Amino acid sequence: MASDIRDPIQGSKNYKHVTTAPIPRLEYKDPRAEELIQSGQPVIITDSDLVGSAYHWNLDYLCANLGNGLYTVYTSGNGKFKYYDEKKVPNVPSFQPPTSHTDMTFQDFASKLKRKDNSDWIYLQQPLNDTVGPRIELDFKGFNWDFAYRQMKRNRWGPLTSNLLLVGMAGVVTPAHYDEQENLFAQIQGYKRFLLFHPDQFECLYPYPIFHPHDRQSQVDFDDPDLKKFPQFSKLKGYEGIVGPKDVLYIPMYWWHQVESLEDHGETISCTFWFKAAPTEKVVYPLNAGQKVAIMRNIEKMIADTLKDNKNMPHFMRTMVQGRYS
Ligand SMILES: O=C(O)C(=O)[C@H]1CC[C@@H](C(=O)O)C1
Ligand SMILES: [Zn+2]
Repeated sequence: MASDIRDPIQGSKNYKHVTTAPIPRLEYKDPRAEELIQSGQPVIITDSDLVGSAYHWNLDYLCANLGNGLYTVYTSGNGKFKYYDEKKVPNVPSFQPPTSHTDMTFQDFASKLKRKDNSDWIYLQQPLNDTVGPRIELDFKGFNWDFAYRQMKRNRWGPLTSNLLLVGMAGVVTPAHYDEQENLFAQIQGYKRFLLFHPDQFECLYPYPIFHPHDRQSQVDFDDPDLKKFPQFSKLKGYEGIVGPKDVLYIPMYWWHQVESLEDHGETISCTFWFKAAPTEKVVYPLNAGQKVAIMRNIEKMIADTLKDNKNMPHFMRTMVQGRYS
């Protein structure tokens, strides 16, 4: 059988210290795919028609049909696009944003993308909204919403919050982080390598403090990990898979993920379906790893709000556990 880039045997960029197993890949028609979603496990669903009405999207088509709305385009000097929350920047006066962003028409973005003299890396990330042209609107309406809403209902997720359109240069990287929403990640063009880590790998990934602009992002640079500062990183275990056109990856809430657009396969086009968390009715013990992350976040938030000055957090947190819970 002709080998496909997405076969695990294609190998992947080996990060020293990071052990991965393949993310399960199951046919859209295979009932086990939805069973994995139901059990909160990541799965790559192949040959999906979730965004089947968008499989003809490419740069030229989007240029011709996205209309003249403005799109947020991020720029990075090193190809890494670590998300930061602008509302939290005042909490850390020394914070240096790793990327800049500007709004431009899709046409301007596409011509920047096509210009080979790009010294910068650029990444368009914009929720699809009502400024799109009529053909895109038709394509959007043609998504398999039955499948999306069936997952939402069956897994008791909260409402769909956004569909983020992602158009990235080959080689862009979204460093490891977790989100507080359920995500059906649909790949339309190009290939992306995903590294996924269970929420119980929290202690190996050292997220920034909750008041930091990089809240939810790992402090560890996978390309050059500081094992003195982050020793547990060397024990990191996770999953790896490559998504290509017609694949849909389910990223469960609180699962860490790092995303790389493969270098030699041109620009990538993706669309996410983010759903709010399921409402917690009755807490069932033992708590799962995601619930423990939620509890840690709530406690950290409460302490930060109570102490007011974030400079007091390190000493307070160390005092609370030092020599008592080691
Ligand atoms: O869908 C998510 O949860 C994300 O983190 C997206 C933000 C950038 C996207 C990428 O493919 O690089 C992934
Ligand atoms: Zn994410």
